[in-house]
Parts: sequence; structure tokens; C-alpha cells
Amino acid sequence: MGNAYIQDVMNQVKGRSSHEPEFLQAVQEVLESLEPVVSQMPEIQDYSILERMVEPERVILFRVPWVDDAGKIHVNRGFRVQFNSAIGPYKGGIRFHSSVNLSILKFLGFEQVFKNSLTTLPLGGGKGGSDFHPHGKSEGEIMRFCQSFMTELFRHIGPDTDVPAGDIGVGGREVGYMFGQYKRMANHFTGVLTGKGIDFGGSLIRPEATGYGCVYFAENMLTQQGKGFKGKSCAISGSGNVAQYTAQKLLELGATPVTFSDSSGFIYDPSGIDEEKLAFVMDLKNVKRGRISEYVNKYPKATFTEGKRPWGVPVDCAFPSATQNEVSGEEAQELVKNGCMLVAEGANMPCTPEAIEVFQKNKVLYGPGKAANAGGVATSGLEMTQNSMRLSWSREEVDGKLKGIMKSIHDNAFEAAKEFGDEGNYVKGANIAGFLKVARAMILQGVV
Ligand SMILES: NC(=O)C1=CN([C@@H]2O[C@H](COP(=O)(O)OP(=O)(O)OC[C@H]3O[C@@H](n4cnc5c(N)ncnc54)[C@H](OP(=O)(O)O)[C@@H]3O)[C@@H](O)[C@H]2O)C=CC1
Ligand SMILES: O=C(O)CCC(=O)C(=O)O
Repeated sequence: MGNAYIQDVMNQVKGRSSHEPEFLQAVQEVLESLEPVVSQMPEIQDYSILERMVEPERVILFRVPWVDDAGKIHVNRGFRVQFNSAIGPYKGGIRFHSSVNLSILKFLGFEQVFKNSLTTLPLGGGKGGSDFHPHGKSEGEIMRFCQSFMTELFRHIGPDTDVPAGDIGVGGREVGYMFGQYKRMANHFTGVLTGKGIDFGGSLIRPEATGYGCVYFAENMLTQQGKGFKGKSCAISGSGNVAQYTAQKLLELGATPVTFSDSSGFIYDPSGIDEEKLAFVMDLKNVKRGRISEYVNKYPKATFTEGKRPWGVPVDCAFPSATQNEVSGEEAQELVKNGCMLVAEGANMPCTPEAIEVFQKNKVLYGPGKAANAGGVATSGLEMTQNSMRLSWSREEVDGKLKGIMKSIHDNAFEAAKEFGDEGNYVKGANIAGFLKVARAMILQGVV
């Protein structure tokens, strides 16, 4: 980092958060991207915008006690990081996973600020969650945990204050339980969460939106180069919400997904995962809550590789859609060596800094999560709009708006990178475009 102001802010963050590696990684990437902006706009330093942006407005940490089916009492940690509300109420998902800690939620909340700004909608950034691990828990245990989590969270959120949604380990089922408990505690039926069931204020296309949006973003990157998806083979990691709907949209556009994964390993189906096979995966994961290895029992020509990620498979495109830092520098080299020409991040920060460097050096079209996976939160924003208007739009209407938003995100990121001297660098473009809107709002709102 050549700019002294940026270096100074980074040193402050390192001093305060030395024990938060994921947060430091996310901040470092954004600050590096902002060098050309900071040198052209002295008001960013005059108003201490960077110092304020790297500090969450509020962090809430609370105890979540719950009782398992055998009557044993457990205690988990609950968090909500309300990062920045300059352009709208805090907005961002809730993650339930054993790995959840403050570093992970601060990195996610920080990224969410820029992502939400890119969506063109009035959404601030936040993120929350718990180190509760849903695997292997009964329906009753999941419900009681969600209720206990919301019993504390409810006093910190509201439709104009903070609107959570799903993330890893939190889907429609958990959002439903949390919504029910909020309504009971607040005595208020309101759009306080997004990703709700369709019969109580949810939006059509929200479940599909992150995966579909990621493919729309990738399609925009391809179109920019006069290319398309037809005939392209694609590696997808994860087999949850984002991975499933990425596969569905790829199939629709004539591409062929060939992998899925979970935390135990990955499956590779060289003959392609078609609609029937995808329906099997959706049932396996969303209804039976099974493991991806079971795919090969049903489709024996596919292989399951335990403990590995799918980046050694020869493909044209890669969609990391599981979790952070799941593509290393070596795995990126492997993808490039095997001819991969596009990477679009369905997950948040799935590529390590080393992997990003490999992709950029090798001219791989690389769509960072902040831009590529913003379709989920954008459609949450559309759910909030529908709730405020007390009406529901059709699938076609929501999907059309999602497509339009993903094109705007692509074009704004592309143009920002070009304007600041690095055409084709979507990392820089997304960070700069997301930042400028929030920074302008912060300057106009005074020192808060
Ligand atoms: N849902 C949404 O709308 C949005 C999600 N995202 C991001 O997309 C990613 C996936 O989220 P989503 O699909 O909703 O979550 P799900 O819980 O539906 O699926 C997560 C998938 O990733 C796998 N996974 C999770 N953690 C790990 C890990 N540590 N190592 C290996 N595999 C792992 C899970 O496997 P297993 O079941 O074995 O744990 C599962 O297959 C996350 O990074 C999330 O932040 C981004 C924008 C919006
Ligand atoms: O829809 C939302 O508010 C959550 C989306 C989210 O958590 C994300 O974009 O990572």
C-alpha cells in the first residue's frame, strides 16, 4: 500500500484487531483498492471516512441458552454486527455454524456494506449469527434454538433499523421460526426479516436469487467479451442454497455443472449434473438433510473425493459457493492450468488473496463476491419494498428486476475500474463503486 493515509488506517485496524484474521483480510483488500480514489479525493481523509468505515457502528454479543431433546441445557453465543447505516437500515444475513466468531461476522458485515451499496437499493450493512451448529439437530432443537436467539435479538432489530435474513445454516425454516418468535415478542407483524415463507410476506425468487444473480453477473462478464455460457463446463462448490440455484440457472443457459461439495468432500459427475440429478441433490440436501457423498450411490458413474475441494477438475468456469477461503493459491493455479477462464464468487470471500492474484495475472474473468453474489440481498431489498407496499410481485417481475440490478452492478463495477485506471479489474471496480456512495452519505450526515 503506497498511500500513507491508507497505510495508517490499516495499521490502526491491525493494532486493534490483530486476532481477527478474516476481518483484516477483508479490510486490506478494500483499502488497497481505494488508493486511486483516496489520492483524488482529499475529503475522504479530511472527514476520516476510512477510520469510521472500518469500525462497526455497534456489535451486540449475547447468550443463547437452549434445551436439547434429552433435557440437557446448552449455551451458544449470539452476535449481531451492525456495521454501517449511512445509506439505509442494517441489512445482512444470519449464519449458524460452529466456526462463527467475531472475526468472521465482522468480515461479513464489512463486505456487506459495500455489497449493499452496489445493489442500487437503500440498504446499510450488517451480519449476525451464532456458533450453534445445526447438523444433526432435531426439528424441535432447531426451533427452540431459533426462538432463544430471537428472544434477545428482537430488541435490536426492526423493519427500519436492522433487517436480518439467512446465510450458512439459516434457510427458510430457520427464518420462519425466528419470524414467529419476533412477532410474538414484539406483538408486531412486519417485514423484520427477509427470506420469509411465501405465505407470510416472503418474495418469490428470494430463495433462487443469490445463485441466479451470480450466474447473471458472470453472464454480463462474458457478454462484455462477446462470449456466452453455451457448452461451458462448470465446477460448483457447496451444495446448499447458493450452489443449487447457481446450477439451475447454468443449466437453463446451456452450461453444464459437473461438481458439488460439502464439508466432507466433493462429487464429480463428468457426464454433467442435469435437471433430474439436481432435483435429487435438492431433495437430499433440503429435505433429507443428507451428505453429498450419497450422490454416488444414486449415480455410480460419478466419483466422491473425501476431504477435498473440486478445483482440480478440468472446467471452463468455477463458482465457489460454500464458504470463505475455500480456494487457495495452488488451487487457483490448478484451475488456470486446466483452462478455467471465469470465476464468479457465490460465497463471501471464498478466494484467498493468493488465488485472486493468480486469476488476475492470468486474465481469468474474476467476479468478487461483493458484486457477484449481491443478487440475494438485492432481492431481500425487493422483499422489503413489497412488504412496505403490502403487495407481492410475480416471479417474472422479481426476476426481471434482479437481472436489471445485476447488470447495473456489473456495469458500475466495470466503469469504476475503467475510470480509476484498471479496466477489467472487478475487485477494484466493485470496491470503489460500493465505497463512493457510502462515503458521500457519511460526509453529508456529519460526524456520527
Ligand atoms: N444464502 C444467501 O442468500 C447468500 C449466501 N451467500 C454466501 O454463500 C455461501 C453459501 O451460503 P448458503 O448456500 O446460503 O449456505 P447453506 O448453508 O445453504 O450451504 C452451505 C454449503 O457450504 C458448505 N460449507 C459450509 N461451510 C463449509 C466449510 N467450512 N467447509 C466446507 N464446506 C462448507 C456446506 O456443507 P455442510 O453442509 O457440510 O456444512 C453446504 O454445502 C456463504 O459464503 C454465504 O455467506 C452470499 C450471499 C447471499
Ligand atoms: O438477504 C440478505 O439480507 C442476506 C444476504 C447476505 O447475507 C449476503 O449477501 O451475504
